[in-house]
Amino acid sequence: MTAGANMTTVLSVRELRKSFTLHTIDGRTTTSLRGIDLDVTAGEHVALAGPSGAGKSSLLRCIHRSYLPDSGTVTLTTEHGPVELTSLPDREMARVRGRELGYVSQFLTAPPRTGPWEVVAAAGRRRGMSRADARDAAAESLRRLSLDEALWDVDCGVLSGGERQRVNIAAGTVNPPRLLLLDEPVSALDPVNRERALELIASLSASGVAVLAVFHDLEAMHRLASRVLRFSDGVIAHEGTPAEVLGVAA
Ligand SMILES: Nc1ncnc2c1ncn2[C@@H]1O[C@H](COP(=O)(O)OP(=O)(O)OP(=O)(O)O)[C@@H](O)[C@H]1O
Repeated sequence: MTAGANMTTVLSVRELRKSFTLHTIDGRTTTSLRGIDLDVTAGEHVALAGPSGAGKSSLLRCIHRSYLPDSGTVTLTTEHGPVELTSLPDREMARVRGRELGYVSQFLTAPPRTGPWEVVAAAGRRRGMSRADARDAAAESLRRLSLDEALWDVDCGVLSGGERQRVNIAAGTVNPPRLLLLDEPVSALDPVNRERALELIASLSASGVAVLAVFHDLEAMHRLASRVLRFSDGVIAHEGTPAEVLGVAA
């Protein structure tokens, strides 16, 4: 990828607002995003920091449209040009999610009776790979994350938390999408597997993948992020390099 291509804006968020009405508590309203503006370019890794409840996951979910924002826009550059996601028809949104927008949370959601190899290969296929290439790429990815080969065909439901997270990371990164959203993707991993997963995530930047990530782990943010946004009560309160926003690494 050329330096020029690396400056391509992949994601553009404008004036994004989200609140929730708590119907079971007197219809009370809670606000999680109060007008977020954000641009992410190809190859950038932007980390979202800030205290619990500040709005980090809400932003990822609004971009992925698992939450529909109250107002504002989310524009993703796709193979067909810029697409505004908040007003996209559901069928188109499903296509964009499959091909261009990855979301890795702490939890794996896999269809029943489906094994890791199939889950990861299906993600590769949705991103345009042939069946054979997707199987090969999935195997490589699972191997890179050291998932025991004996587990590749077992129902994902029987995997441990750390094994599921590795399947989730493999599915999110195989034939990687243009924009990858990560919400505490390594929280259940032991140090050795965490290291492998972070190396894999770090390698995405060189292929031009834009990453927007939440890690409750200062070391990971220092190591991976090109930029850190500190959230506070639904706004971006501070933005800069990891050292500027988080302080100097220990
Ligand atoms: N589905 C929901 N229904 C009601 N309120 C919600 C919902 N999702 C988020 N919120 C509220 O929005 C606010 C922001 O939550 P969010 O999960 O975005 O915070 P966060 O910064 O990701 O926190 P954490 O670091 O603890 O994951 C919180 O007050 C939370 O209670």
